[in-house]
Amino acid sequence: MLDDKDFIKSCDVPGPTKEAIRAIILYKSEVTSKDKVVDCGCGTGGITCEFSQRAGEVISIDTDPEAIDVTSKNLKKFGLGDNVTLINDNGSKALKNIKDIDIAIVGGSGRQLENILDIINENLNSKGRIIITAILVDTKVEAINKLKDLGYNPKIMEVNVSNGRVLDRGVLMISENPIAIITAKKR
Ligand SMILES: C[S@@+](CC[C@H](N)C(=O)[O-])C[C@H]1O[C@@H](n2cnc3c(N)ncnc32)[C@H](O)[C@@H]1O
Repeated sequence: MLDDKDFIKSCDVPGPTKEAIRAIILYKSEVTSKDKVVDCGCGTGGITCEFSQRAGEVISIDTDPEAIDVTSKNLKKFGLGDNVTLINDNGSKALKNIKDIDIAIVGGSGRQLENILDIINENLNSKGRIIITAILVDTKVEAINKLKDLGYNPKIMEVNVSNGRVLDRGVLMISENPIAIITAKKR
């Protein structure tokens, strides 16, 4: 796993998704070296960099050109990126052209989650997996309801991680923001 502190960050681009969350996403995705992965809302590239090391192909999309730039810089910093295509566009547009997807990760959707999930559902192959990360309660509910409407059996895991900082007089636990990881498989 890559270390959170090693990522290049930007005050205008959210991320990276924290290491413990990336680890759960990787585990849940059941990624193999043959998989085609899309990362919709790649932000700083936290998810993109991890999947670049493990998947066959990664296509990363973000509406924000600065996010694409930071993701590109992080891939370069970690010596990755040969199998990554970066697209500066809205996921609702770019995803239409990406067929036969094995793993679709949605880390940002900008109020277009339902539309994006419709397109992913259309282009996901028969063994495909969908993973959505959500901080807002509303996004969690929207994701679950939409996946149910599309015929999936979604699972949701709310993750609360605290990391210890070792001080002279003891260990201080510092909590990260809770985040939901919503997963679904084609069936
Ligand atoms: C929370 S960040 C993702 C963090 C990322 N997983 C990481 O590890 O750095 C969400 C990103 O989604 C992008 N975004 C929001 N709506 C989008 C959409 N409709 N299509 C593509 N990207 C979108 C935002 O610009 C932002 O960079």
